[in-house]
Amino acid sequence: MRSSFYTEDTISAIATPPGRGAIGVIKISGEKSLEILRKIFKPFKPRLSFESHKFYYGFIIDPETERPVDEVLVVYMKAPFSYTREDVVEIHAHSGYVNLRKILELVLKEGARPAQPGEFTLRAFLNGRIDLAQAEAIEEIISAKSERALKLALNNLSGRLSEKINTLKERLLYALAQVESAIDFPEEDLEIMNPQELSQLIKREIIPEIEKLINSYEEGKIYREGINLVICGKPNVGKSSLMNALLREERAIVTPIPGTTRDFLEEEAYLQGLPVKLIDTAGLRETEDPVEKIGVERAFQKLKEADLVLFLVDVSEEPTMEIKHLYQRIQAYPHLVVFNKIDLIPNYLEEWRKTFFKYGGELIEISVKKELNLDLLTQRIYEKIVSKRATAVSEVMPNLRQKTSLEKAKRHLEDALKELQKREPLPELVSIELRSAIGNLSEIIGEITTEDLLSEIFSRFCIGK
Ligand SMILES: Nc1nc2c(c(=O)[nH]1)N(C=O)[C@@H](CNc1ccc(C(=O)N[C@@H](CCC(=O)O)C(=O)O)cc1)CN2
Ligand SMILES: Nc1nc2c(ncn2[C@@H]2O[C@H](COP(=O)(O)OP(=O)(O)OP(=O)(O)O)[C@@H](O)[C@H]2O)c(=O)[nH]1
Ligand SMILES: [Mg+2]
Repeated sequence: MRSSFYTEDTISAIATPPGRGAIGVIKISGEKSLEILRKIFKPFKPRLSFESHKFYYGFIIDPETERPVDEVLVVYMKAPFSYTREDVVEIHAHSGYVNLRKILELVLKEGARPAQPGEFTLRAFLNGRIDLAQAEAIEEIISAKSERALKLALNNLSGRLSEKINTLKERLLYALAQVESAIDFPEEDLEIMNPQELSQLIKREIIPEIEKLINSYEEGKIYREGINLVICGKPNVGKSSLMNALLREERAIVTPIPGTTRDFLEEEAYLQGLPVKLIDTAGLRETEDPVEKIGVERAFQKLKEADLVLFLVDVSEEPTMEIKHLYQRIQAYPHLVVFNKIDLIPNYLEEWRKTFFKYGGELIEISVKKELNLDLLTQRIYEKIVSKRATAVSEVMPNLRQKTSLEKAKRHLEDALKELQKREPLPELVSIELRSAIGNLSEIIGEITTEDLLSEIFSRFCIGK
């Protein structure tokens, strides 16, 4: 790969997070790693050489003053058998920002330069130890918000996604070779490029595989990023109570006074391992109060961001036209109707049921106060979110960047198909589309990249990764 990224110099960074901890790690990568180590490390048992992948105990010494700085363990990993494929040294020191900073300064003084965010992983990529999809998986492991997201990221790191992409690419390259020989030897045209066969290959085998990957993006996304769950309804129906119950924390103010919540509240929670942003909103009603009015507007605004809306009603009260009208607005969004306060005298329950059965909304009956059916509610939320997205059961899931490339590849293949299905397909046109599709697949694993793209991807990493 051509790149003007400079990998000749030796880089270093503190690899552990700031804050209190037991130990802290300083990473060094590049040709000068061992030379720097020799200058600032005094092994407990004097020695002349360091074996690769072995821990050595000793002291970091300031070479100028010869004073000990810290008691440490160090490890040297000889190129190419290291994270970056370069010579790597790690200093495992006592934690503490001031201490680590001081050791890093010594390392820099001896000839390393500070590493950029993600630069160690960038080198692992540039030196060919991992491909781009695997590099992205490393960042996804660090930011995983759920067990499932972690598992998917580990699958990608192990190269499962890359393998699929490579298989697709190889098949397209085979198809391309046929098409291009038809261009080179036009007199043998149909013998070499059989348009029907090629169409079948693209239509039956390649496009469906690509579609499966595209579809699995959605499921991956909910585990990676979580979903927005908006709780809405008339004032006093128990929205804030439900928010607190789902959070298992008295976060929102709850009172018997309608109009208690004036502005929306957002909190992160996990429902059955699914990362969820819970949003409690102001009770929806016509109001003259200028503050409450803004709160109501914001609540309507939040509905637009919702992956799922919980429309709460208080079934101890009589159904009104106003609520029915309100529900008609909510129906535009993916939602669940939640009957709350079923612990109270059920005078109106039947009437409520009839009303909502007529609208065909999905119903669930709960009591936040008596903790009735709350697990069932969580279950239904989960099913609604996951079953809606999980169109393909797949163990590899592309991220947004990768999905975008897959979509482009699919479009080019569809254009190739259109040409192939003509009476006299032009191999030149088919070839252009196949080449573009192959290019899109190559982008995913980073065989084709731009510096901007790499900078964009690796700047999301933390320093020291
Ligand atoms: N102390 C420490 N822990 C760490 C890391 C690290 O850099 N340092 N890692 C950093 O993210 C992760 C582990 N990832 C790694 C991946 C590859 C290699 C590596 O040295 N690969 C060599 C094989 C080594 C051998 O011969 O045994 C290779 O692929 O050639 C090291 C760490 C998590 N834990
Ligand atoms: N009996 C009974 N009371 C409930 C239940 N859920 C909530 N409440 C009560 O209903 C009242 C209103 O609850 P909130 O959670 O503040 O209602 P809200 O929808 O957030 O109200 P606003 O913020 O004003 O829109 C409080 O007195 C709660 O204790 C329930 O399941 N049963
Ligand atoms: Mg409230």
